Amino acid sequence: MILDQFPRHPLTFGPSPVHHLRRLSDHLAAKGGGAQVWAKREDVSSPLAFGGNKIRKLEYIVPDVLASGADTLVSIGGYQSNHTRQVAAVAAHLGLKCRLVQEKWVPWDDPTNTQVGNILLSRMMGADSRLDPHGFDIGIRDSWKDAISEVEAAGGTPYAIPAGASEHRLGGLGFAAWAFEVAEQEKALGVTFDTIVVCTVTGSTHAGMIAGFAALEDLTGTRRRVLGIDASATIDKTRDQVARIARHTAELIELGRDLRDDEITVLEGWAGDLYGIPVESTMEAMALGAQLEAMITDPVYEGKSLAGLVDLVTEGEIPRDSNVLYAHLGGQPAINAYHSLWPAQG
Ligand SMILES: Cc1ncc(COP(=O)(O)O)c(CNC2(C(=O)O)CC2)c1O
Repeated sequence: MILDQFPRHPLTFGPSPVHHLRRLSDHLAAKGGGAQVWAKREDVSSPLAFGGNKIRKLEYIVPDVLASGADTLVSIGGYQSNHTRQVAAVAAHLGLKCRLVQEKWVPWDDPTNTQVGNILLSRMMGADSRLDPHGFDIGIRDSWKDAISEVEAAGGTPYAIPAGASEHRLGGLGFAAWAFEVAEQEKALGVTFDTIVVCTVTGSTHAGMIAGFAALEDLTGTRRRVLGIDASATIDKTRDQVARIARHTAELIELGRDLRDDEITVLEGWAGDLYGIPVESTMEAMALGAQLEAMITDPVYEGKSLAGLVDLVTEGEIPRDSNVLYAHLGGQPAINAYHSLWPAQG
């Protein structure tokens, strides 16, 4: 397989687990649904600091880091970025230094927002995490470029990892490989997933899946829908970024054809008005996952993608005879900064 030509530095325990969400499936069936819902859990697949989707991407970036001779990983995210925490974890794993730019991507004025959760973990792992007042944007940021220059000026050798590791030439490979992992797990489980639901923000998780499942379709004839649920609330920019990264990744894995428009689907309706701020559907979905399956999702990312899955299933956009695979990409550490959403009773 073409992907085997790309070196991978293992950072997980092995394939991320897949399990049936029976109680959630039954609950949604009673609400007009019928599809069987399963989850594939990137949040419990790595020994590195609570894992998540970026670990999967970094498996294909680390060989390039090591070949470059860099001594410092430099990346960027919001105050409660799961991505920067995972970069800090990989730096610790590799014995490298880590410089993180943490921008004010979310107008969430709880003072714990810069004290707990992901940013706390990054500090514990020795990252040089610097707060920056700039707001949210999934694109390339001057604050990140400045950090790279500062590391160089101080005599370091930086390795630049953009937000979410998405605008990195190898950023889509991890989830292209994820698609092939799913196909293997289907054989063992005796189930075929016709629909995958995934949270989309900087885009290379979703984009990699698009490329990987397109290659699988050409190899096996099995067509699967990958539905990205936007959580950026900047849908046009995210759609463009997903399409660009998907096409680039398809070229890398030598798909040999253009992606069809219907293979690139980013849905809006659950992001709310602002990235990082939960809405009613987010709160309801987090409650369903937690109370029916003890599956914890977060108010920034997975709560929004799970909300999308709930509506798509109960409204029949995902047919009753479907088997749906929910990609759980992590995100739980940030919940601590959102503790006020669950006030103590009484
Ligand atoms: C838990 C979780 N779920 C989904 C996503 C979206 O993934 P993509 O950025 O690859 O689209 C993130 C990303 N998080 C970013 C971060 O800085 O943490 C890159 C935005 C995520 O952390």
